[in-house]
Amino acid sequence: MNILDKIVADKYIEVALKQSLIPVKQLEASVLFDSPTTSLATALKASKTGIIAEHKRRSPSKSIINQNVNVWDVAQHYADAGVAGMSVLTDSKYFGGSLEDLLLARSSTHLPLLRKEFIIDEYQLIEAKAHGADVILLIAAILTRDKIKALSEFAKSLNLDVLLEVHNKEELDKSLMPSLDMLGVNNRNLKTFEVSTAISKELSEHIPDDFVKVSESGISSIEAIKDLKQYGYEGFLIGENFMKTDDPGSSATEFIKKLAL
Ligand SMILES: O=C(O)c1ccccc1NCC(=O)[C@H](O)[C@H](O)COP(=O)(O)O
Repeated sequence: MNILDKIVADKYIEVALKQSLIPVKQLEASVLFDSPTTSLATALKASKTGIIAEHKRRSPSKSIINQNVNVWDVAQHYADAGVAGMSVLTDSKYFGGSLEDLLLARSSTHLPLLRKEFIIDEYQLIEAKAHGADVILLIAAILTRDKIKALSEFAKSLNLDVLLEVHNKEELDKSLMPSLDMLGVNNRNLKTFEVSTAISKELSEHIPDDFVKVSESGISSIEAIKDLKQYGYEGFLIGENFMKTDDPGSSATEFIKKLAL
């Protein structure tokens, strides 16, 4: 079993348990559930930098990245830095995140917030909305086309933006549909952890123009972003490069200053 298979197998157990403990009605009673959302796709199109900065404590590929920062501060400082959106990892077992992190980020900033999760069930979309998300991630490698359709259409009915993530042409071909807002190419192979922006470049010509293109993972230089922009990318998801420092917000500020030069 590769790491992605393990994460997903655990996720099925976790979601079933949560469904038995926290009914949908309770989630729908949250004030945030009926609150308006902000589109990340629109923010990216208007943004000069296109940076989506991530809150990521640890990961299967890098182990501990940063256990010392406070998500509320990180969200404030990312917003001050001028990022277009923020991604919050909510998986606890493999990434040390939680839905509380999402809630804290929501209470700290008006930035569009992406719930970075391994979504396998509509229940997680209701959770996302109830905890302040504006955007959800769907990973093509772990979903069938029918499931992508059902989940993305349900997300749209909740006014959530949808970022669909692929890592190869096959995943892209099976996933294209009108209920997606953004097409993300993950530069990290989630099964082997190999990272290369070459895959973003390779797949760019196959992504129709109706979708905002996002390049995800392994981005740590201004040059990489300038290069990816030539291939039509308008969004750049960056986690470790900011989170590995003592002050992720300041790192994002410095990065964005250089990008603007
Ligand atoms: O980051 C991992 O090790 C990982 C392993 C298995 C599944 C997902 C994983 N990461 C999720 C992400 O896609 C990244 O957190 C995100 O794109 C930011 O990547 P980076 O800038 O390289 O931290």
